[in-house]
Amino acid sequence: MDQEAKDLLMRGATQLGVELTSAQLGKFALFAAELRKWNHKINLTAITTEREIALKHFVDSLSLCRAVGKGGRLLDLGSGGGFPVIPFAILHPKSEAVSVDAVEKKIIFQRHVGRLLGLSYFQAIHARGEELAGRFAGHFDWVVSRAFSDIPTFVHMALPLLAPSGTIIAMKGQAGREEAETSGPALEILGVEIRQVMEFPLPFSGDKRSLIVMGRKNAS
Ligand SMILES: C[S@@+](CC[C@H](N)C(=O)[O-])C[C@H]1O[C@@H](n2cnc3c(N)ncnc32)[C@H](O)[C@@H]1O
Repeated sequence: MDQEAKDLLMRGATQLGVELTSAQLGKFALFAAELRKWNHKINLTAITTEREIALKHFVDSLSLCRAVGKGGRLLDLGSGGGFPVIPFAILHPKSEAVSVDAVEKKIIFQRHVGRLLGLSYFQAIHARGEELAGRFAGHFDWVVSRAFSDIPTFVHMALPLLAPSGTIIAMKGQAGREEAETSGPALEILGVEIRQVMEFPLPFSGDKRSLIVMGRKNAS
């Protein structure tokens, strides 16, 4: 990453309440370099400039920390090129971070990045989210997704994998609150409640983002 992209990432993270160490910044720079290199061969992302990667992938992913302050066992469903799970793993290197995607080449890329960055508690699994319940039933403190599916589909997939008092977070854009409201009846059937809708502008771009924070009704 060039200096401008590094500065944007540092300052963007600070605006989200995250102070990155120089070691963490170095890991983000390595991740960006591999993302750009691999993107020439396999289609991982349409976001390709260093500036865009810093803002639209890294800072955007770090906005998850507004809800997930302290780490814990985290699952990212439909993680693609590793978002938001790899930024989370860089920030919380001692937290178990599991990444799942149905497309194998994306998982091979993520495993490569995990090894390169020394993320010992990170694992990337090639599977469909629906197939994980046997292996990880009730396991995760946090099940998250970004740009994955509609809220009820995501929650339906996340529930069997969630610890009894765990939290589900859908990372959404401007229309997040409206989608959360229209999902109410479907969530009711699943026994899930919306605990909070966090809305905020992304640093620099001002683009609207929202975190839909949910959990089991009987757990709160
Ligand atoms: C639009 S991409 C978003 C990737 C990443 N979360 C991001 O924000 O950059 C959605 C990803 O979900 C994956 N996916 C779709 N359905 C899935 C399923 N049932 N189980 C696992 N992965 C799935 C796709 O392969 C794709 O990589």
